[in-house]
Amino acid sequence: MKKTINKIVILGLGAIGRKVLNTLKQTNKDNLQIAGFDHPARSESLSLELGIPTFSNVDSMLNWQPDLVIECAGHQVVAEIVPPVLNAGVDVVLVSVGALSDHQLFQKIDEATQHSGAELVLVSGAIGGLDALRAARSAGIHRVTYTGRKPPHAWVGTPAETLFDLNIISQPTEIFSGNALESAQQYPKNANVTAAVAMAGIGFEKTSVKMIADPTINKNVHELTVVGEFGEFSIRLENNPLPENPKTSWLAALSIEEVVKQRIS
Ligand SMILES: NC(=O)C1=CN([C@@H]2O[C@H](COP(=O)(O)OP(=O)(O)OC[C@H]3O[C@@H](n4cnc5c(N)ncnc54)[C@H](OP(=O)(O)O)[C@@H]3O)[C@@H](O)[C@H]2O)C=CC1
Ligand SMILES: O=C([O-])CC(=O)C(=O)O
Repeated sequence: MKKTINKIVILGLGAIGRKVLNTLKQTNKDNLQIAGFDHPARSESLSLELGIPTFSNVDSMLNWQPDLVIECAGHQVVAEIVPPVLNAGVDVVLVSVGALSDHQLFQKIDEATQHSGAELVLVSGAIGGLDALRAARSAGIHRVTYTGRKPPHAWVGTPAETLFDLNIISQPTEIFSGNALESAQQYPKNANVTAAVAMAGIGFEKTSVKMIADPTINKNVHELTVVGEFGEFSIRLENNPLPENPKTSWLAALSIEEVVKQRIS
């Protein structure tokens, strides 16, 4: 039976969180109440700025009795806040899916959903083609390769910064080559898509990943090639980044909005 959703908390009021908040405010659903969650130091000012109640502590958030929590805050929040939310029986929509590359956390979250019956919904985020990848799986998949390209400034604050001078890169430069386990863990703000691909396909270790700092583009480009018994497919997305965060594609926010709109309609 479909659950009634009247109260939603958005975890993380950054680029994605604000975008999702604005869209949800414009839905015409009666009685919809939205609250936010961010760091204690700015929770109050965010409440005034955005015109919503905000929390910075899990117990007060759960006392508000949300029907749905939308995570758009990052891996640390998935590790620390999502398990108690699920344990309390509250459904979670998760965009920082790369956090699930941590096997212990994956198990903890799995146990929480089984214990409470709460649902964890993983969104497709900035990538597409996951339905085809999942469908192809049962016939056998030979190879999954992902290549991600972003402009150099989108790699600021990542390990790429210690390997290259991102300010002077003048041609497309490979900053990472490895598997999806390594990419998801080393690039928690840029490689959640590789975890989504891994979980829909042949797993973290077998999914090949390349990431490129590309000064010739102003979009976040994701290319996925899958070869298997079914045949093969390639998909390429050229995503516009969100103005507030060049690392993040607008499509990631849209994928959350689509899932949430379906659940509240
Ligand atoms: N699946 C996908 O395709 C994609 C997934 N993502 C995921 O979504 C996340 C959010 O993206 P985006 O909105 O662009 O990122 P932003 O950095 O713009 O926003 C994240 C917000 O969450 C806050 N936050 C972080 N940790 C905590 C915490 N422990 N408690 C309270 N608030 C916290 C941040 O504050 P502060 O920065 O000050 O810590 C910030 O306000 C990314 O980190 C990434 O994991 C992003 C893009 C695509
Ligand atoms: O938004 C994107 O293009 C991809 C991204 O940051 C991620 O997967 O973490």
